[in-house]
Amino acid sequence: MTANRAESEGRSDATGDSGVTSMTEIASPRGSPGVESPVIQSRDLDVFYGETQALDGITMDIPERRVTALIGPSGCGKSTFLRSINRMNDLIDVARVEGDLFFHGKNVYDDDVDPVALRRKIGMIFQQPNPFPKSIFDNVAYGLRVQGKDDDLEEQVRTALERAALLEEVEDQLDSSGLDLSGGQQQRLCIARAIATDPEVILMDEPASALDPVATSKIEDLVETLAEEYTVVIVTHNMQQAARISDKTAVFLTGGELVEFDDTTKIFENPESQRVEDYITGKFG
Ligand SMILES: Nc1ncnc2c1ncn2[C@@H]1O[C@H](COP(=O)(O)OP(=O)(O)OP(=O)(O)O)[C@@H](O)[C@H]1O
Repeated sequence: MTANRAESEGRSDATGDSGVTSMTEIASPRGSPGVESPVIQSRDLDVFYGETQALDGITMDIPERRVTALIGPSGCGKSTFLRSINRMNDLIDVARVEGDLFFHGKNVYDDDVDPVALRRKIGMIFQQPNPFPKSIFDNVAYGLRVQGKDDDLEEQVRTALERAALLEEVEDQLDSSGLDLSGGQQQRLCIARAIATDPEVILMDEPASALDPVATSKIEDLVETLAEEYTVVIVTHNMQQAARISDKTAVFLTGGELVEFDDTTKIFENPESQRVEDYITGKFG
């Protein structure tokens, strides 16, 4: 279905090296109203783990340079959807994807897409900060060195640390281990590492859930700033956090269904769906 649909929609699959760099439009009538510059578009996306269906027919457009929050009760498929965007589910043996997931109009599940190159464009931040057991400098420089982008390395590392709102706190200790930083600093170091290689999209899977309130607040401020340059998609269990920092909110409910996707203010103030209202007001979940 995937390739045929792409052809029938008349999309160009011309791409750069990574296979994910073309900018074409999906001529689908069923996108998300109100999303004018979608970077990521899922169409009827199903994900299975063996016999278990984790996502059921997800169709959604994710806007460029905005924060999109994914919320919903435990087990409803938020992380699965996030991982399907940069093909992290490929690393799970039993995971199987059906339907389409487009990045700039190119289906990321096409055979000619290199998942490693895709993940350079679509970086990921996890719940637990996971710096390498290396210096702060080497953590941020790692991806740049791997890609051979090591001209002006020091400048690039400092810029990434600054964008991740960490430079001021660590500029005198760039040779110290990243593991010696606090949890919140480690998470910002991971964000610096992710943005050093200049991705377009940053996926965040509950990035503040292991942090104290002060560190959480710094991450929240940072997420809003990052959206000036990057497209951010964030999974959070914390509805207040979603309401504070996101522009769009997608509500997933049990069964891996996307029940409502809209402007965050609309979702929290006047949702269309009774089930969403019940979830938002704490009647379940
Ligand atoms: N690696 C896996 N193998 C098998 N089943 C999995 C795997 N990962 C997730 N699942 C199942 O897929 C469904 C969706 O899980 P997922 O982690 O995406 O939900 P979630 O909404 O992110 O949950 P939480 O909020 O608890 O993190 C659940 O039923 C879960 O048990």
